[in-house]
Amino acid sequence: MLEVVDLVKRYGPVTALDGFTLSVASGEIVGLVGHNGAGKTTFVEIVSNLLRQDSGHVTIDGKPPADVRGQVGVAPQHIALYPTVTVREHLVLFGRLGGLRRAALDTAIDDLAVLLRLTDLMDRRTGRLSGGQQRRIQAATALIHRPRLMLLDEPTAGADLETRQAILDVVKQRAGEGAAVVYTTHYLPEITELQATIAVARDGRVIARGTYDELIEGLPGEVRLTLDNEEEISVSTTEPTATLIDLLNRAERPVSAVDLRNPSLDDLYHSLAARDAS
Ligand SMILES: Nc1ncnc2c1ncn2[C@@H]1O[C@H](COP(=O)(O)OP(=O)(O)OP(=O)(O)O)[C@@H](O)[C@H]1O
Repeated sequence: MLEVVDLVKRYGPVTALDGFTLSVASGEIVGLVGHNGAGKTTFVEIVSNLLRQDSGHVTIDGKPPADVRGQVGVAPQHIALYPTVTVREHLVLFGRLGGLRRAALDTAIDDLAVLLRLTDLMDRRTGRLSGGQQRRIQAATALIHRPRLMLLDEPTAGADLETRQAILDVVKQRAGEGAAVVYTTHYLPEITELQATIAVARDGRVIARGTYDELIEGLPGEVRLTLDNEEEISVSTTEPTATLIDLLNRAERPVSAVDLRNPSLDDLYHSLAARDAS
């Protein structure tokens, strides 16, 4: 559905994208992850036709981004709403831009207001709303016209648990209906919740692509015991339960706390860096 091949984008001496290649199928959610500055936002801006690449190709259903504007929904990383405009007016505006009219527009607004818990906010100006409420509205503006491709750049940044869950639920629902989704995040639990495949960006290119099982399963997590004298024992392991039992059996003092940490995105980045260094 989305085909991105060998994108290059330079800002003066900075190479933001350096051969960025990624394919996303209809119904697939790709969790796009990577350190700050890896090029994720630049990629999103080019695919959403806000920025032009220096070289490389982007096609959405076989067409360039400029020809499919109504079929793409974008939630930029930074809140981009009109502060003096109400929530309902935003949804009307973005719905119309996406090609919805009359009854179809009204139904889309009502449905999304319920899903993203905006019903009580509809006549409020967005500039007066909380950060989490603005996040939900921003997501709604990206989804209102049921785009075939959704580009969501850290859509839950700064959101509370309820807002995060509402956004994740509607993204999953839309992917279930066949939308292709690129979901930029720094949180591994969001990727597991979305059952997304993973693309890891580094230095302007995708350096690893696969399922959760292929990339994360098998990486070491951490088991940490705190003894009653405050001493800490920490072990990196791929077998957390067996390691925990072993440590508990061997502990020479009473244990006051146990902490099991599953593999994180940082563990993935470290393992990819070690792979490339060897
Ligand atoms: N308008 C710009 N002018 C100059 N350099 C830029 C511009 N936009 C991005 N860059 C640079 O391009 C590189 C990629 O930035 P980008 O914002 O795409 O990364 P990112 O992966 O989205 O990072 P983050 O996780 O922090 O959002 C960085 O080195 C950044 O400083």
